Amino acid sequence: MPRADSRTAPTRFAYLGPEGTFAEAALAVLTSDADEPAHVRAHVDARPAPSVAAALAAVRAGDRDAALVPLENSVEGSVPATMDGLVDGAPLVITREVFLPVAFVLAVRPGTDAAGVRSVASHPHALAQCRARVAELVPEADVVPAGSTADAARRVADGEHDAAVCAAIAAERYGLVALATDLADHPGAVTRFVLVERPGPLPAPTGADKTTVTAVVADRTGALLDLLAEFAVRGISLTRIESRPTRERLGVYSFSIDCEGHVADQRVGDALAALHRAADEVRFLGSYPRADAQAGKPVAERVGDAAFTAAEEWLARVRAGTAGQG
Ligand SMILES: O=C(O)C(=O)C[C@]1(C(=O)O)C=C[C@@H](O)C=C1
Repeated sequence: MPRADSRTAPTRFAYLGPEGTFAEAALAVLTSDADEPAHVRAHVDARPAPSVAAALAAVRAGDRDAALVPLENSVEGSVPATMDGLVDGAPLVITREVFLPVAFVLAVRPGTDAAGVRSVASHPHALAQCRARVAELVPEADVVPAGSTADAARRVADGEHDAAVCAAIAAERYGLVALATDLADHPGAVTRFVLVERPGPLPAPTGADKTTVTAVVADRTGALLDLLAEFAVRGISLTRIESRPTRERLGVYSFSIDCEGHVADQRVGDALAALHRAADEVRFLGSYPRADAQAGKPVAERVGDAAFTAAEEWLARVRAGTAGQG
């Protein structure tokens, strides 16, 4: 998918590190895309960050052009550190998305057998995806959270833990061997990563886009229905919606929404403007090309851009006193 926007393509990237994470693999998919500008492919400067928060902070501070961070997983759901990191602090926008199939191994130092594994470390999302298999393979082991799957592998290599749930590539990178492969309880898991940049010119509409927005609504009857109605009446399909606590008080939620279309599309822009009226707080988190390049659900004629243009022209005529019908 070509990067069809007018902003300068980023070359200085941050990703959830250390080397060997799925985030690094996802970044490699994105930057090796044959459609990326040659100068990006030639000058990729990718630097690992110790956490999602640190990767986003490096972009906010201008030390990095863009961060590649996990947003959601097909088995375990959203990644809270990313969800919250995008809404706390200075505005950031998503400019690309990447879907990466994830498969895990149980990595140990050479010579360790299952009986010798007393602790298993990994990213909480990875541990959650392999819970049953890990319990079956090493039932006595303590399960310990790590900053990432590769961080866990590095800690095993350092002798801090006995096993890591990580990518095969991380096991290799840190001199470990796989005690078991295909560890996931649900094979075929996919993680969705997003590239996040400081606000600037938006990626140009491609005809197969997604828009991400968060909206905070107060605790009142029908508030969520009001938000959803703004999309439904304009024929806009949502591809994800979930609530996160605002962390201010119980009962006030932030809804994180992905919808089909680009803010430059009349119906999507109109829906976001209506959301601004309906919600207490709205944060635009980007319009960007869909990784699958699928055009999404067909748009009904009555909510197509042509219908909006015709309606605006009609209203202008009414206001000018030149027509009342059309
Ligand atoms: O730890 C990594 O390797 C990551 O890139 C993070 C992450 C996640 O946050 O979900 C990414 C994919 C896997 O689902 C497990 C961990």
